[in-house]
Amino acid sequence: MAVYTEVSEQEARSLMRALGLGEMTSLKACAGGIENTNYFASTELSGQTHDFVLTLFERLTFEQLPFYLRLMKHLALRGVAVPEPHANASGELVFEVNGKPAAVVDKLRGKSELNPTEVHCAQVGAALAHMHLAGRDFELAQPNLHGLSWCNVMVPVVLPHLTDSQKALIQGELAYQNSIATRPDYTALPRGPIHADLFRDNVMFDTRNGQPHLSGFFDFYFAGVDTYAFDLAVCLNDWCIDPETGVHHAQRAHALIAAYNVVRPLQEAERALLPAMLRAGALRFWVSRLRDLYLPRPASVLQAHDPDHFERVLRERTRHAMNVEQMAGAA
Ligand SMILES: Nc1ncnc2c1ncn2[C@@H]1O[C@H](COP(=O)(O)OP(=O)(O)O)[C@@H](O)[C@H]1O
Ligand SMILES: N[C@@H](CCOP(=O)(O)O)C(=O)O
Repeated sequence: MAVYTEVSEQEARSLMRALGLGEMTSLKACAGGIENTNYFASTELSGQTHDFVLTLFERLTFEQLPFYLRLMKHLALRGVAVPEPHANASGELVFEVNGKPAAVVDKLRGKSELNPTEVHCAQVGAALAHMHLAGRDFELAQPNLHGLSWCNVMVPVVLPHLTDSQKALIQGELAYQNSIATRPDYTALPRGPIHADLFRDNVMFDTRNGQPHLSGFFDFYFAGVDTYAFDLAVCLNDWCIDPETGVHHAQRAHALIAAYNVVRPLQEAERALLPAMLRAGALRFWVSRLRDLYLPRPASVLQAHDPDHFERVLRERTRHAMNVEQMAGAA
């Protein structure tokens, strides 16, 4: 369970009252997650129960948070299935709890699907495309803080912990991504606010008419302005990969890309650069997992994700540089 900062019932109750969300009836520390402290809080308001998530941000600052929370609000108000953040009487979305910035958002129904089928992947592709379209008129801009510049800073930090073979892979990939970043076709790619971490554990599904139904996606705290193709690649690297081997899953990729394409048709340059973005996504998460493993922060309990997985994904993505058609089977 990732609880870095304890919150008392009294503190949570006062916050819920201040936000006009009713009288708190339960508060539970939330298992899962590695980045922030999360609690589930239920309240009663006008005889009805409401469920919220109280997040204390362990890494992000008061200055950085309005971008994420206002983006979530912006998307929620445009019908994208994301948790809506709640404001106080002054319209603020970020509060102070135990010296940490904090926010309260709606709790999504359902649970995450760790063994997705094509049905789940198609809904994720469509939801991501809806988010990209709905985010186009979002007024704030912040770069992806875990993009290539960050990789350039972090790779030298994790390098001393790697084997010679890993060093060669990570440095070679960084050089490749730096060369891609200077290309005119890359700089012209469509971009806007992206989720940048839309993994299986950040999407909830419930059941409607006996079928899986995406109830929403959350954890926007890696969001930033970057290319839509990178966001798509991050998804494909998680939803359409065998978790044991890192091997690409063509049917699921076809479902995800096809559904994305229906909502927001991919441009030719996005299709052409998707293989490079798949490598960029694998590099980014390999680096962050290496950092979490070798430079951990103090926590009550910490579950670091396995960096070797993304090393395998990166090796697979460099070995088999498929174009979109090959990637998606018969797309
Ligand atoms: N809005 C939400 N609705 C429902 N569950 C949520 C929501 N936000 C977080 N959770 C739950 O909390 C867990 C940890 O959240 P996450 O944002 O992944 O944490 P971290 O940022 O610490 O990695 C998730 O796996 C999920 O079960
Ligand atoms: N999705 C990332 C880790 C980010 O953690 P999250 O719990 O906030 O999604 C990874 O798998 O490395």
